[in-house]
Amino acid sequence: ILVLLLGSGDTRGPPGFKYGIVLDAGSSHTAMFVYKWPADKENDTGVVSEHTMCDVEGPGISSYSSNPLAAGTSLEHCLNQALRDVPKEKHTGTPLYLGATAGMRLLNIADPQASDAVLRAAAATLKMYPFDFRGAKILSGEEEGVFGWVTTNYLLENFIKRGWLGEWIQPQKKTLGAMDFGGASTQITFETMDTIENPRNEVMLKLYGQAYKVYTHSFLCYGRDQVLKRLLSKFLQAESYQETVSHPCWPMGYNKSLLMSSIYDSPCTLKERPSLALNTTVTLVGTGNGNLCALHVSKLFDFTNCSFSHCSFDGVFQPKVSGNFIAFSAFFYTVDFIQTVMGRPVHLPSDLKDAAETICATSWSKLLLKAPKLEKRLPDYCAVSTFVYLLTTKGYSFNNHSFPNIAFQKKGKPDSSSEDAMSLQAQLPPQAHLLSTGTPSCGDVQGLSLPRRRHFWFLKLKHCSKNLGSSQNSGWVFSSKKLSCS
Ligand SMILES: Nc1ccn([C@@H]2O[C@H](COP(=O)(O)OP(=O)(O)O)[C@@H](O)[C@H]2O)c(=O)n1
Ligand SMILES: [Ca+2]
Repeated sequence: ILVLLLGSGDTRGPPGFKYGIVLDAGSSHTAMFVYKWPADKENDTGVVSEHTMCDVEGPGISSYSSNPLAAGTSLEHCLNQALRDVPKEKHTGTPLYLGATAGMRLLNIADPQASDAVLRAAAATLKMYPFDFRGAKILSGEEEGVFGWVTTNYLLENFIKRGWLGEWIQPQKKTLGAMDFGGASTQITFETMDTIENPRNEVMLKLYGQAYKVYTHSFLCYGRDQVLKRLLSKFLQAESYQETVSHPCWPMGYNKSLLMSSIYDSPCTLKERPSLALNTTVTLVGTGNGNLCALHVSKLFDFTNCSFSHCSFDGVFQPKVSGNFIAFSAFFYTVDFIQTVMGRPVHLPSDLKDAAETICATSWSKLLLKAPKLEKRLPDYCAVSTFVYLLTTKGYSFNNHSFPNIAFQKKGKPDSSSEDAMSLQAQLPPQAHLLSTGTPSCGDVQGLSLPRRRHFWFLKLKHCSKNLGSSQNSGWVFSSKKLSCS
């Protein structure tokens, strides 16, 4: 996701290794990645030889709105690890970034001052370290979508690869679409030849001299956690905010009491927020009714209004999906649950639908027997599987023909159980490369990324810095419209 703009000065470091640190501040959690690659003083090419990562303890930084300083403190454990992972003499020359996604986009809507305070606190912590701090920023949904797409294709060497003689070649391969299902938003991004009727969904990319027309959209409030909140809110509304309410997506035998405020603390549920006191509790009773669950889940989408020739949902233009796709994050977690816990293959949309119905009809005690370790998320697989089914079929319009082109893959673990994922994994380069186009021309991108890591990458844009607009003073390149130079 994270794009790193290095000025020419950065490429002239002493020979040896170079390092970079990236913090992915997601809605549900923050992860830190430390990258290492040999710095070649000649042309700055080399193979990434090592990286480490660290999971920040506790929730995502957006959860610290009432105690922003703690957001900063939460990062210290991982940053202390980074002090050990990067040799001391390299500390000052090691760029450090923090990129926040939809959790912070939501907080920025709900309470911009709190969101600023959280970002400031995070930045203040990062600045206490000797690294070269380059900024802490909230990525836009489009940036998040496009960076996920570029990373996916970069890892698969779809843009450029090393030939036998060490030369860079353009493989002329088709690119892979990317679908990310996070905690607070979901993104779909793919290359298309069709007209993109809404310019907001069009991103022209020029990578390694090749132009790509990419469709992208990020649906805020359609991440897994926000979807679950919106569903709760729908059930409460359906039963006029009584003290006890049935939850058709939760399994029979599962009940839970929740504080109303935990449902209505988000802009995603603001519309249904009751005027009564939010510090009361409501008890939800699982009824395991798959049909009713699906009816409510489908009401989370607006499939009717569309001012374009075709929409996915909520009036958002989308061309016909084309080519192969990779679906990660909660797409993977959901399908992986269906395959490994429920023991069902997912090849066609009907497999997903049947699996969702089976999960919804399975009682809480039976589910617990199947997967005792997954207790925390177990009650929600019925709703989430149903959601993924509706999103991919009715929303994105995958059908029997195109659905099998989706590989559900967790980038981060090579020992995936999915066959498709395995074959995809096998295509990943054994090690990622620090790419160089030799003599980059305007708009060419030099990048560094790592396989088996979730969309994290550095991009180095040479000769373009002057043209890339407003945010470059922070060291970031965020050009959501056109990433090219004129
Ligand atoms: N093993 C896991 C890990 C996360 N998740 C959930 O998957 C969703 C997306 O996770 P993520 O790490 O991509 O989310 P962000 O923090 O990036 O928004 C969240 O709701 C997580 O709670 C899951 O279902 N199973
Ligand atoms: Ca994420």
